[in-house]
Amino acid sequence: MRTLAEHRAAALALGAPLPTEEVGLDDALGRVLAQDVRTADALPRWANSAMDGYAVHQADLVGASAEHPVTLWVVADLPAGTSADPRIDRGTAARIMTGAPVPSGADAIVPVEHTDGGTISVTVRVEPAPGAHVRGAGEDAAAGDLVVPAGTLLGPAHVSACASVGQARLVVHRRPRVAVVSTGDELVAPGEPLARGQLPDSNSWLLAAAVREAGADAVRIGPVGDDPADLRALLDALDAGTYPQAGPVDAIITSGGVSVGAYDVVKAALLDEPDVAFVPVAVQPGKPQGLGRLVHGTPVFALPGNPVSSFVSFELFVRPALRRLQGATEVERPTVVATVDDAWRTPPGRTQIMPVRVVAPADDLGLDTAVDPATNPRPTVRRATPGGSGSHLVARLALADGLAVVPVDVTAVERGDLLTVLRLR
Ligand SMILES: Nc1nc2c(c(=O)[nH]1)N[C@H]1C(S)=C(S)[C@@H](COP(=O)(O)OP(=O)(O)OC[C@H]3O[C@@H](n4cnc5c(N)ncnc54)[C@H](O)[C@@H]3O)O[C@H]1N2
Ligand code: MOO
Repeated sequence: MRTLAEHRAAALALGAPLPTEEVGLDDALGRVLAQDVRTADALPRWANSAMDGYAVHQADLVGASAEHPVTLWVVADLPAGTSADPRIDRGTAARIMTGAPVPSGADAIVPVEHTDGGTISVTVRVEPAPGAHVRGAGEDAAAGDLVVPAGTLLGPAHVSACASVGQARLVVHRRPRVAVVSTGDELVAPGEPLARGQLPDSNSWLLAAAVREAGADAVRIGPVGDDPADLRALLDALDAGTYPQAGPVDAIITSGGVSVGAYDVVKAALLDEPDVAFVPVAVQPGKPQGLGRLVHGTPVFALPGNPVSSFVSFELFVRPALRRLQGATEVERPTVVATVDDAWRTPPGRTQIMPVRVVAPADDLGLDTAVDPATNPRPTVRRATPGGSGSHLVARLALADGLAVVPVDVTAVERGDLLTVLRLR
């Protein structure tokens, strides 16, 4: 049996970052940056005001107070966006709005609340500290600084950082296109009438959605039947890029037909493929796995058909590989250490992946409460369903918001244990 880590490494090794293309900022969210984005200028580009108020010489206001206010002539009015740099002599001030460049002579801003708000002259009731409310040039970044590195999965703040340095177009990796093929004679389309023994195909929907959530495009095919020759022809066409509904694809995911049954169609179809191996992996669920490349080089992930097994296999083996195809530096889900408020037995010799739900988030303590390192707040989790890790529990899988990892040498999880949880949302 392969260890979980060995199979994860083999799956990850199938994906090299895809070629790049250029996109505008509107299309950048969720893409992976393929260039370093630097700022040509210092940010902010010039010293500017953090407050609506008055730009002053701080020395003019030493000792100013409500009892001893100081009056200055107002010699300019500076809205945000102005290019003016008026001379502010001693004894004078400029009215200034938030974001407007601070005139060269001034060295502090007095917020309007501490004045009479005058426009000819202004009476000031406080002594500002030197530099008060002045945002210095280069406080955010110096000219030439790296703002967003290559390999970053772009979120809203990254897009905004690129916009703020004037980078309107970005070089990103191409979005992977992934074929999802579900197999099994017993499967029918959702909503179709069911004869005894039949069930709706849910895995192709599960996996296509998971592919899309992972930042790739999915082409959902199936369900296809248990004839190995038919499936082989389909996979060959996908690999050659000639399957009409799909065109060229960067990876293929199949579900079902990989264990030791008499009709295990994926295994039968790919048995003579030199670069595809069917191996048991020491993980529960998700033990039977097929993995490799077809003759034209397309990576294929042959996942077990049990719905929870398919989902767990996608998370453990496929998602990181798709992230790598996208060029991401960080390919893993975020994890958190959680306290277990539950107890269950686990199979010896296999890492168990248990769908869990958070029953008490760590931030129940309150976002406005200081973290006490002594109590070390952690989320609390239970099994998503008392049925636990049963790999057929397709409806209850939807209750899970995390996958807890029970190490290979553990045979029972007890209340109060700490487990690493892959966070699904
Ligand atoms: N004798 C043994 N039997 C099994 C073993 C074993 O080691 N020895 N392993 C078990 C494990 S573990 C798993 S996991 C499954 C994997 O089997 P397959 O990948 O061959 O999956 P199927 O037999 O095709 O299907 C299993 C199960 O899942 C349902 N299914 C399949 N596809 C879908 C779909 N698209 N949507 C919804 N449900 C689906 C299918 O109807 C079966 O109930 O093998 C065990 N057996
Ligand atoms: O490994 Mo199977 O995936 O236990 O259900």
